[in-house]
Amino acid sequence: MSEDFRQQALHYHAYPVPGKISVELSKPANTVEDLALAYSPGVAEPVREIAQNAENVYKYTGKGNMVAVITNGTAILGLGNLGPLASKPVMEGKALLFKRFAGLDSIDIEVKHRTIDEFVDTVANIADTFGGINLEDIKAPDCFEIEKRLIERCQVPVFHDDQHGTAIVTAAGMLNALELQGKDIKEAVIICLGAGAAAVACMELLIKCGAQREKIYMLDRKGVIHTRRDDINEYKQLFANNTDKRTLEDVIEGADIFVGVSGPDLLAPEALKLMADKPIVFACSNPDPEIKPELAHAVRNDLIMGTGRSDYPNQVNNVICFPFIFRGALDVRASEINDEMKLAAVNAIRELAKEPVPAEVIKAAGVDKLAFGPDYIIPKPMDPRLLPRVAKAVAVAAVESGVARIEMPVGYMEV
Ligand SMILES: NC(=O)C1=CN([C@@H]2O[C@H](COP(=O)(O)OP(=O)(O)OC[C@H]3O[C@@H](n4cnc5c(N)ncnc54)[C@H](OP(=O)(O)O)[C@@H]3O)[C@@H](O)[C@H]2O)C=CC1
Ligand SMILES: CC(=O)C(=O)O
Ligand SMILES: [Mg+2]
Repeated sequence: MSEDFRQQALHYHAYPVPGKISVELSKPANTVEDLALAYSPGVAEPVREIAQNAENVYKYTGKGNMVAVITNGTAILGLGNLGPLASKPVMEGKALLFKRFAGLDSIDIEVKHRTIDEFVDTVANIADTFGGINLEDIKAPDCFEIEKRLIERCQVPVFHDDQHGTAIVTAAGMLNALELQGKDIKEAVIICLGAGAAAVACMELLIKCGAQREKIYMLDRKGVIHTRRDDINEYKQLFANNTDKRTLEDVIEGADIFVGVSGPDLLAPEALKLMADKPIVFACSNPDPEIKPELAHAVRNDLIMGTGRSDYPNQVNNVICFPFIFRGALDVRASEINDEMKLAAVNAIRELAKEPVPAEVIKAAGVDKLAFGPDYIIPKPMDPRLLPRVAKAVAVAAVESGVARIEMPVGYMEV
């Protein structure tokens, strides 16, 4: 990152007021009459209504349009465990994206805790205040247990974005990239560098989309995860491969797909050269990918490449999912975000990339053209069609799979 860009980023966050989000009022509060309605005595009336019937909270408060972005700061992007406070700009960023792309109000909550129990108790005890809980940047393997326990305890949808948001976008982009490269997901040899939150969820969802578990090679800091290792947790165990291969260079030879959800600059151009013809590389680590696109394209001209960043083609980033999946889930008051809803999001995102792109999106992307192909396998986050398409597909899937608590609103997301 250049010094100039660093200064720009710091300036953006500091001015004209510190931070990226603020609270705004949705009702008038100017006159004595306004205040009598908003506060005492008028506020007592909705209080009584909600005390009589909890569902009235959706009628009289902002709960139904409010998502909490909650973290402990243990896996901030690819920067590692820098603690709750340092994670605040990222969490405010997620709140900004919820509002900008899906009109959802969102607040960031950074939790200091000693044990998993303490974190789970903290979140479970405040969950009813919100329409949904977006867990963010919590390291593996803690994230798996935390999410499972919160889903059991909370009445509102709980969704770990780094697992499922990333997996949904990766699957959507991957299915399109495979189609363009003329490859079948069932035959594809997949290398996954990283064995944490994003890695495990991405590979599980690719398997649901047709990938073969035994053709996946997952690696952590110690190398290939294989059946003779005795230092792997139960989640890595699911990907233990019965192989003598031990290093990235060993497994990448002849591979069709590389998914990087690990850290910066971990895929050397020499290793990329070893991949099969027409490879697909998703170097998703943020802010710095496993390999820079310019380095990758310098050694392969038959490649489809994605990164997590906004400033390269093919942004494989959970921003293309989380605002829209929560919009759909909240609008039918889904009790959870289940596999049917996740797969509906994959298909909606995937199919949108094949349609002609509106001029306003091309302009906002700062390019001359965008058309389904190697440099456009996935929609741009600012594509206004993502909201109606993904939210509707998700809401329909929630209703059809029986987790919606209200009927589909009449004319929902019709544009
Ligand atoms: N583009 C996107 O939308 C998203 C991208 N990401 C990116 O994915 C990365 C991981 O995030 P997340 O899964 O949440 O974090 P976790 O902490 O849960 O997992 C990190 C994983 O990366 C592995 N890893 C770290 N360094 C290396 C290395 N040098 N070689 C091999 N493996 C390594 C760790 O190995 P070990 O288990 O041995 O510690 C661990 O398995 C981050 O860079 C993040 O920015 C995450 C979510 C969304
Ligand atoms: C994009 C994101 O959520 C991450 O890199 O952690
Ligand atoms: Mg994240």
